[in-house]
Amino acid sequence: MIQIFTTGGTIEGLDYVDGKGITQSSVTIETFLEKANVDFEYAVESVFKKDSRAIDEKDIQLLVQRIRNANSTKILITHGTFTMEDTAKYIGKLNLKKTIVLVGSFILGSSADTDAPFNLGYAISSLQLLKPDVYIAMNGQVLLWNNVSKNLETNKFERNE
Ligand SMILES: NC(=O)C[C@H](N)C(=O)O
Repeated sequence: MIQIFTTGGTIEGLDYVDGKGITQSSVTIETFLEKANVDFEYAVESVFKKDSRAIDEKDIQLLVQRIRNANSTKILITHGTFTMEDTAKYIGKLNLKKTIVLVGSFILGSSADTDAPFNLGYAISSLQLLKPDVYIAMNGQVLLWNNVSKNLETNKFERNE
């Protein structure tokens, strides 16, 4: 069984508009999975719904608690890209002995040309094959929590070396 924890970000169609805060959208991770007609067991639970720049220590602790309490050893976390790397590092250091993959999108999940379905499919496939640890699956790559950086110029996650 794959446990999916959602936390907000562009992948859920949340857009941050300067001065106006977060705009809401009707896009959900469930919608993407239903559209893809997937045939594996999963459960989706929203932990919080934030632009990742607004995630604080309390939010992360809540997320960690949910991961610890989950029966599943395969965890997918959907997350905004701005601070995905920080959350991956925080969780990675805890050595939770589960396979945990973080994924997001660069283009709004509610937009027709979004990268969300591709990224989700890639991340879920990786999650099923990877050994326990914490990873970021973005740009068609799997990156380990302690060897990943986001390149703000290319909008890609990359290995540090
Ligand atoms: N691409 C993104 O997900 C950026 C986003 N606004 C965030 O929550 O980090």
